[in-house]
Amino acid sequence: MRSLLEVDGISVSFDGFRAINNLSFNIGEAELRAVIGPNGAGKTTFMDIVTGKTRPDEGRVLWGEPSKSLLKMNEAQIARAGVGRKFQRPTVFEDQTVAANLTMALKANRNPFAVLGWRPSRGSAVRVAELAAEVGLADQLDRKSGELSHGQKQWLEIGMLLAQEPRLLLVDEPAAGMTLAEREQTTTLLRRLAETRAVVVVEHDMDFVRRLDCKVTVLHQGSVLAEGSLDHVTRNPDVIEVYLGR
Ligand SMILES: Nc1ncnc2c1ncn2[C@@H]1O[C@H](COP(=O)(O)OP(=O)(O)OP(=O)(O)O)[C@@H](O)[C@H]1O
Repeated sequence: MRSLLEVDGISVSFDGFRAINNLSFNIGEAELRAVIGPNGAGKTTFMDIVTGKTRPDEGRVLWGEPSKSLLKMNEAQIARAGVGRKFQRPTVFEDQTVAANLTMALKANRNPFAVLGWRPSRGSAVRVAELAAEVGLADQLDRKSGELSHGQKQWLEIGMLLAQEPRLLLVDEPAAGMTLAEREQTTTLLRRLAETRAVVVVEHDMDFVRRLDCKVTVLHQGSVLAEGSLDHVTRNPDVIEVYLGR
């Protein structure tokens, strides 16, 4: 499988503390990957590096084919290149409808000059309906986002990210605060999204990770401790000691 993102030997220190330590990570163009690890393992810092928020002291971060260095781009350029990030807390406009939130996300996808003259068109209404359907909100288009359940807000935000047509989606702890039914729908959604793009899910909830049914990367002290199927990594004595056995 061709790699979409190739992270090679990155390290970063904060005040002399090595938060990321010679970390390497590859993901293919249509692949779902779970990233797990104890608190402070470097999961957030890893995503910060991929999105350009934090610069590594060493290493390479290569993107696409022919590959380009993400380290030469700023956060906005990386987002435009196709890296979308979903933070743990949903950040939707609560007093706007689901349709209005998705329409705004489509608008944000235009370049600054196109936005000047941009008006919602029939084409954009069709796209908004498609995005809503993709994240299971087809029957919620006219509802105020503030009235949605926590899980539905998370799906709406994923829909807003999809408006930007990302090739890689980074999703931070989606299961937190969701009901069991919402979690099940979210694993189905993430698995479907990963059929046509790369999706990295950082998650602590092991039942959720099991349902994702994908390759798992275990981080510890800023490095990859183990990688493989969930069964493979959960049998690894080092993983049991630093993460599961506590
Ligand atoms: N800006 C910063 N300045 C100083 N230390 C930092 C900074 N960012 C992260 N760290 C440290 O780097 C380490 C890795 O943090 P990070 O947030 O990436 O871990 P994590 O795996 O995401 O943890 P959690 O599961 O708790 O979210 C931690 O020890 C953290 O305190």
